[in-house]
Amino acid sequence: MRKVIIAGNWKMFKTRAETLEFLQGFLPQLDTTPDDRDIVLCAPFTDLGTLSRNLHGSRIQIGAQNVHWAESGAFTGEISALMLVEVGVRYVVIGHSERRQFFGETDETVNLRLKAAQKAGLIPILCVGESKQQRDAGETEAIIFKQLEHDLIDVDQEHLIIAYEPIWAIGTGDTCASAEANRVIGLIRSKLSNPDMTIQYGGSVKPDNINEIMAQSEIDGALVGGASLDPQDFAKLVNYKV
Ligand SMILES: O=C[C@H](O)COP(=O)(O)O
Repeated sequence: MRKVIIAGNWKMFKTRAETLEFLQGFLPQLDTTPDDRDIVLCAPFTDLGTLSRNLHGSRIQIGAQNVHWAESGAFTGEISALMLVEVGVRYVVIGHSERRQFFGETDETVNLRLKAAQKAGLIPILCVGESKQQRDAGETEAIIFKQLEHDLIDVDQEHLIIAYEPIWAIGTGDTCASAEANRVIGLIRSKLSNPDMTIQYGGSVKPDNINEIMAQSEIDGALVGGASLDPQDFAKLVNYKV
């Protein structure tokens, strides 16, 4: 049985005060959320301690948005897996397209981060996906297979989540058609040694399309940016119905 995970990726949004305000609005709405799904909030580093202190005993699990591969060292501005574990982090987003695009992330560094995260007991959420130009050129499958081939070298597929995030659908309102997302995720699954891996879809997931996305046979959850920032919207997402 594949685990369903709805994860919010707050990106570089929310101060400590805003995080507390979010929880105040969101937590009461979890009372009726079915327990067949896990909920994760991937927050900026500065919010992780606040989440940890305020979510103790809650069903929400905490995620970070990046991690360095070294255990410690002279790496100004970086954070280690152990530091994340220590503040109660369980998941970490790795290889998000924004990191690949703006911060020089490569398949090689993604692979290093994945292995370091797993070694410390974190569950990585590995993001893969194609750009608009690559899709238009008919390269979607080739690009994703290349990412998987390099990113997953010596990575434990039992403790891993993959998020398929077509870059052109991120933050654009231009959601990938759910049948197409299902097709690509099916292809991703066919390349894995663990066919029961949770594979999420990400890219303009909103309250008005979550039910259709979650009704797809290959899709095991969502990685949500914009709509995870609002407590009412995120509550609607975690309360999806199929
Ligand atoms: O990690 C989340 C994705 O980048 C999706 O962002 P979005 O829901 O704002 O399109």
